[in-house]
Amino acid sequence: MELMKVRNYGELSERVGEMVIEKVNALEKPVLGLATGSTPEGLYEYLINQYKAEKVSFEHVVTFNLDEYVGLEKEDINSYNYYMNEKLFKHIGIPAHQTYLPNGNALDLNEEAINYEKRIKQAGNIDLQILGLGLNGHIGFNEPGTPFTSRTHIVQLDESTRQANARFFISLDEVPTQAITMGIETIMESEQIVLLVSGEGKAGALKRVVNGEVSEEFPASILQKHNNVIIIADEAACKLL
Ligand SMILES: O=P(O)(O)OC[C@H]1O[C@](O)(CO)[C@@H](O)[C@@H]1O
Repeated sequence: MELMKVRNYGELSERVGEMVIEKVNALEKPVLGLATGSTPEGLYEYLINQYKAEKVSFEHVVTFNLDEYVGLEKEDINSYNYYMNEKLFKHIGIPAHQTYLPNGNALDLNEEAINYEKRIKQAGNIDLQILGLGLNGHIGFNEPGTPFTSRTHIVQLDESTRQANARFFISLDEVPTQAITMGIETIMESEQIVLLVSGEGKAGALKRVVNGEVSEEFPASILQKHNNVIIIADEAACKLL
């Protein structure tokens, strides 16, 4: 695991942005794994600016998002579908049929999970997976206790995760109780993983990722076992290292 310490959030976004563009420019059909949440927003802004400056084309890029809430319409402003369209896809000329998110409104969610796995395999697996870090160590929506052998599946969201995400909703009651997420094994099959960690609030979680015991009780600790992981973290997040 490599730790790249940067000064602040702006620098974090730029560093990961450069890595994404390098990957996109190097491969014929790059497959990116994308994340939502606050942390990757700066990365997406950076990519939009580079696209506008004609430094990169997303014409041949395929993307797979980590997760989606269960029960929200695609157009719901809190769905990850909406987030990705607004914050990235509609600005970068990527063909819509090359951007995948799990369908949290599928009639048969278990079948959707199996199909999502198939689509990733058909695309040739993920070349570069972007991850954020939950305060409880979740990656994607894989909450503490999720087996390391999990594939894409339906999860019951932790109360702490619902509370952390309530800031985007009118009230806590509106936050869905379930989500569909890539599994930990699915994530670990990515060729390369970049974990983004910003802010003092994540310092304790980052310490456990880097120095803690590898345990299903702290899902992100599994990254210690991957042979191509880069953590990009700002000074505030590195405070306890
Ligand atoms: O970047 P944030 O907003 O701190 O979120 C961290 C993680 O939590 C989630 O938002 C889910 O709760 C993930 O999508 C994200 O990776």
